[in-house]
Amino acid sequence: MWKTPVLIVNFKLYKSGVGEKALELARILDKVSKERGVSIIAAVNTFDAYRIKNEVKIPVILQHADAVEFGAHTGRINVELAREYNLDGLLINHSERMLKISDIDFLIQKSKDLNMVSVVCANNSRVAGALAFLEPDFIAMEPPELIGGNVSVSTAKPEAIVETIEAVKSVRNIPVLVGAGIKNGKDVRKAIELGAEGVLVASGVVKAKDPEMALNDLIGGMM
Ligand SMILES: O=C(CO)COP(=O)(O)O
Repeated sequence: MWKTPVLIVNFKLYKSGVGEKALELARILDKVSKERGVSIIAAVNTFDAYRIKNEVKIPVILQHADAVEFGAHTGRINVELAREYNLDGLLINHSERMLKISDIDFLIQKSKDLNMVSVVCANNSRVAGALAFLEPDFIAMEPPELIGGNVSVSTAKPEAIVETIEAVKSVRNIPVLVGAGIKNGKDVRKAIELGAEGVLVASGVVKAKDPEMALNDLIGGMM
């Protein structure tokens, strides 16, 4: 398991987060993680995952996997395959890739069986509390309406962070991450002060003019 606080960078399908650019960005994450001694995790698309995994030391996770075993499934990817390519874990149920509860359960259990880290996303505190019963390694709460914007979850919805932590911890002691609109160290610090054990960031790093500078600013809020 990763040392907290953690910073997960979700590359999504941004043009600046795929192909050569993804590799370049992953190398920056790797460098900053080493320099600053903090856990940075790259959540990358399936095409780029294998190559990136072979080029960096930081954990590399998939943004999604399907709840299927090996077999007759067209256009799908499963957890076993991610394991075979040495990936470290999975984002599960991101609000841009929501799943039904039985699939979320399948993916968490499969990750456990294969020693991979599961980060399950929730769109609000109630869902986060419910997902705690499935015992993922991390729960990440991201209000969908704030994703990709310039107002962070820590600024717009501090109460949602507190409620999420309460809801999750009343079920099980699972670390809670938060994300959406996080752009700088101040946003991160506030989230951590409210009890979050890390953050998820996408556009603030992937679309930044200078991703290294953006990362160093974000990490300032974790220290
Ligand atoms: O969805 C997110 C991370 O998974 C957050 O996205 P933004 O950082 O762009 O708001």
